[in-house]
Amino acid sequence: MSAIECLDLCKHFQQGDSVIKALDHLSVAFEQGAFVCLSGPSGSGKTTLLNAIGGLDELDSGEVRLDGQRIDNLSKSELADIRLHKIGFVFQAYNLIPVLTARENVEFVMQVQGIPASERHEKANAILEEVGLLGMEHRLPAQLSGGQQQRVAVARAIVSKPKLVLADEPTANLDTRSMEKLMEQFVALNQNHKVTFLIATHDTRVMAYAKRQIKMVDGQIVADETR
Ligand SMILES: Nc1ncnc2c1ncn2[C@@H]1O[C@H](COP(=O)(O)OP(=O)(O)OP(=O)(O)O)[C@@H](O)[C@H]1O
Repeated sequence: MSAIECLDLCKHFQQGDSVIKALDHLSVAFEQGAFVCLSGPSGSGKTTLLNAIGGLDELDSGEVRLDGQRIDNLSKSELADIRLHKIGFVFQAYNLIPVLTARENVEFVMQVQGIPASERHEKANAILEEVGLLGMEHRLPAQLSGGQQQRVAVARAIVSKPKLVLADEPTANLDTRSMEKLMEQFVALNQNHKVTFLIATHDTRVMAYAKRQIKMVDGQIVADETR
């Protein structure tokens, strides 16, 4: 059994008179501990695929299974529970909460998970130090640069060591050194804790880290290479 199984996924969008096939009968499976980059031209369906796997968007047809459990037909609250406990998101749309400090943003998910305050503080401080934000934990997002905000978002996604991290253009705002640090963290989590990473990216620097590279065009997989 694969950790993630996608079977014959279809997702269409109506745009004016035309129908866009964001996912066109796409099937793919990922093992636990996979480290995958999704590439492909803008509009090829990368984000739509991550959304489907993360239970963020309804499909027209097809099945998504996480650890053998079908998730595409679950209720909103069942999906929220799976997201909370199994998946870390590094998505632009999941941006930081502006009224919370960097540390509070990182602690937010742990708070919802019911982790006690002292443990939350300890874990949040440790992960903020790891992503190079020590001393900035009391700043609000608006007081941080784009790249620093991105690192807070990454810290929040990985602090609870989810089984799966879904990342959509995680290095979009990062200079080379910050990109390398981020990818090294991803690789360490992947190697030491067998966290699965699915990363949609246009960044060839990021693709160099992938163990498996999938290329999408028009909602289909056109290349799938494992190194
Ligand atoms: N909510 C929506 N309404 C209408 N069309 C949509 C919607 N979401 C996605 N699409 C369309 O579906 C197609 C796939 O979009 P998607 O965002 O998955 O592509 P992508 O490969 O992630 O692109 P990018 O690299 O630019 O992020 C695109 O043509 C997009 O315009």
